[in-house]
Amino acid sequence: MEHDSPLLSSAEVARIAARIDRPVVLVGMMGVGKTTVGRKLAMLLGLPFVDADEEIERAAQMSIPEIFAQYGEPYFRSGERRVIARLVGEGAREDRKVLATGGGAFVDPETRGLILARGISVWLDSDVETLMDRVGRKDNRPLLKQGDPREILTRLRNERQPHYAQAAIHITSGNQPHQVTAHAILRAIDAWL
Ligand SMILES: Nc1ncnc2c1ncn2[C@@H]1O[C@H](COP(=O)(O)OP(=O)(O)O)[C@@H](O)[C@H]1O
Ligand SMILES: O=C(O)C1=C[C@@H](OP(=O)(O)O)[C@@H](O)[C@H](O)C1
Ligand SMILES: [Mg+2]
Repeated sequence: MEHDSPLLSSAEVARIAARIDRPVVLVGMMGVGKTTVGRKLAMLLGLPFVDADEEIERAAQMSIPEIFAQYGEPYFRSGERRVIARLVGEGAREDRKVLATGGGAFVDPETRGLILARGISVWLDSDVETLMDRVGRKDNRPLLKQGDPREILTRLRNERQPHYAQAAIHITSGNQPHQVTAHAILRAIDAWL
C-alpha cells in the first residue's frame, strides 16, 4: 500500500503549501464540489479562497440565476472571462490562492489558456449520478432548468470532457469526505510541481 492514510500529516501539508507558487484552479462540472472542496483546500493551505461565481455575483450585484434570466448566458460568459482574467492574469493581486471556477469557464479557449499558462489546473470529475444527487434538484444552476437535468448534465459532461482533460491534474471525486479529496489534490500537486 503506497499510503497508509488518505490524509497527509500537517508537516506534509505545510511542506506542499510552501511549494505552491501559483493559483490552484479547480475546474470541472457543476456539482462536482469545486466550491466546497476549494474552500477546504484553501483553509488547509492557509491561502485565500476565491470563487469566480461569487465574484461575478458581487460585481453584478445579482445572483447567477438572475444574471442568466435578465441578460442571458453570453453576458454571463463575458463577465466570467473578465473576472477570471483579473484573478489569474498578469496583474493579479495575489498569486498564491485557491480559485474555484464555474463549470463552463474552462470551456472558453481564452480562459482555459490563461489558467493553463498561469495556474495549477485541477480537474475534479464525478459520474453523472453523483452530480445529479448534488445539484439535480437545486434552483441555483440555471442551465439545469432548460430541460431534464440528468440529460443536460450527461450532455454537458460529454461535451466538456475534452476541455477538462487538458487540466494538469485529474482527480476523481466520489462520495468521500471533502477533506479526503482536498488531500488527494495536495498529493497530486506535490507530484506535479
Ligand atoms: N464530497 C461531497 N460529498 C457530498 N456532497 C458534496 C460533496 N462535495 C460537494 N457536495 C455538495 O454538493 C453540492 C455542490 O457542491 P459545490 O461545491 O457547489 O460544487 P460546484 O462548485 O462544483 O458546483 C453542495 O451542496 C455540496 O455541499
Ligand atoms: O457549468 C456551468 O456552465 C455553470 C456552472 C455554475 O458553477 P458551478 O460549476 O460552481 O456549479 C455557474 O457558473 C453557472 O450556473 C454555469
Ligand atoms: Mg461552484
